[in-house]
Amino acid sequence: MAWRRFHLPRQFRKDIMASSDILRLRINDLCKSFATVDEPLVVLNRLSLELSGGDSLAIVGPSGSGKSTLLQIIGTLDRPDSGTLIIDDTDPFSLNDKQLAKFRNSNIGFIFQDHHLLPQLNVLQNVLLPTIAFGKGTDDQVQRAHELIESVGMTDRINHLPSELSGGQKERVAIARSLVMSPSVILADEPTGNLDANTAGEMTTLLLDLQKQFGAILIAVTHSETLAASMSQQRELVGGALTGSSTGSSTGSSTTDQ
Ligand SMILES: Nc1ncnc2c1ncn2[C@@H]1O[C@H](COP(=O)(O)OP(=O)(O)OP(=O)(O)O)[C@@H](O)[C@H]1O
Repeated sequence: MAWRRFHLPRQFRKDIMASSDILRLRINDLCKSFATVDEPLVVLNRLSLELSGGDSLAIVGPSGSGKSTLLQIIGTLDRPDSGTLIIDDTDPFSLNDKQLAKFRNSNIGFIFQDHHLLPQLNVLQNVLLPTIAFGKGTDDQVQRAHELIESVGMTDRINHLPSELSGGQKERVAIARSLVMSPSVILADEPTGNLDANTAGEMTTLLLDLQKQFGAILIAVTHSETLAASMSQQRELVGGALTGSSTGSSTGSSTTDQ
């Protein structure tokens, strides 16, 4: 299915350009352990990382190394035992639960391997979901949802339910939904894991193209070497920290692991 290059409406472009000047994600000395019947299982051990708007980072590593745990913490869905996470000058873990939920909704877009589309909602309603989480979506947001759906090539399926879509089409909807709030950070957990090689390649191109236009930070956990190679940086999570150096970053951001 063809998709059209998405051009942001003027008012969104202005907002994003203004905010991308200061967009930063900083993680310092993050630690996370889980209790077990024996001693605590240390999953993240003084992990540090710094990214800027426009960066895309692939996190790879063996099964059980803590990739999803790290993504959950960056997504503010779980809390670290110690260490700091700063997104756009905000420490989300200093917020109360209601403020944190609003912060997450406004600043972080999620893409999951199994898409997490609500089965009873059509394509447009699924894309609009983040806009109605804390009230009624604005006209601008509805317009934006239509633009995004067009950009991912799903306008002719706008009234279809997820059960009527292929895996690749569901992925397109999930990408559109992740961007509808103009997030600072897009988090993707195995975004191409359930797709065939051709569709995975198309989705990777689409996601990276939109992420760059938005000036957002993209962090993807993946076992796919192809997806990892497409990102501006690749880091491996081993022994609770990110190893390896940044490669090919065009934005000059740095990583600062211990
Ligand atoms: N809520 C939890 N309670 C206890 N242990 C947990 C919990 N969540 C994760 N773990 C453990 O933490 C470790 C890291 O898990 P995580 O899911 O982050 O790894 P991963 O690198 O994403 O693995 P995979 O590539 O297989 O998805 C694993 O040993 C896992 O069993």
